[in-house]
Amino acid sequence: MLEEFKKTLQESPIVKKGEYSYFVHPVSDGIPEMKPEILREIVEVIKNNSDLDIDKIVCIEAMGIHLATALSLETNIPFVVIRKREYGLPGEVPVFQKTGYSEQNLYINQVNKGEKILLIDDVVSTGGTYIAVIKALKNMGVEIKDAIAVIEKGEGKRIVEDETGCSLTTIIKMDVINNEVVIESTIID
Ligand SMILES: O=P(O)(O)OC[C@H]1O[C@H](OP(=O)(O)OP(=O)(O)O)[C@H](O)[C@@H]1O
Ligand code: HPA
Repeated sequence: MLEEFKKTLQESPIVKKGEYSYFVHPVSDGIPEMKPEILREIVEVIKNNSDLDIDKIVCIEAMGIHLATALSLETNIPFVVIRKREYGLPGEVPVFQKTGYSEQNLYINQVNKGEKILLIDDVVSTGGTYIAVIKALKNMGVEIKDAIAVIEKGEGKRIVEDETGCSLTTIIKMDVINNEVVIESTIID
């Protein structure tokens, strides 16, 4: 299991965003094309490793959306998107997101106090995004039953867990070393 996912990850092109070595993969970029069997495997692994007694799946624009969609179709659980666009709806919560190569605001809508959620995104790297989002959701009184980042790049998982006290599940741990993707472990090793 996960063989095709690992193989495609190892073949990822690396591009520079300033000093940051950015891998390009179907899960994180929709480029190259996503093979449906990889998406199916990811959903299967998430189903087997999460508490699905939840009110909704919450994902982060943009590259959490295909993952939340696939999981929602498989589980019949609705999903909501933390957007990069401000709506000004009542109760909207802005969150400042800083990654290794960008910074901007995200906006949380339609996630309510007391709700049980599964949080999903494609990648955790510096941890900046998840730290900001998890802290905001906790402040809102939301119960994060599971937080999942499909790809863990470098030490992102540990950084998020240390900073938020929230455990983070990742499916593949990798890093970019000498301009190549190196797979370090998977959830099923
Ligand atoms: O752990 P971090 O260093 O914060 O990196 C992880 C974040 O970086 C990417 O988001 P990006 O803002 O590039 O958005 P995208 O999903 O639109 O590609 C990715 O989708 C994560 O949200
Ligand atoms: N590639 C794709 N998505 C990402 C990366 C990366 O290197 N870092 C954070 N999100």
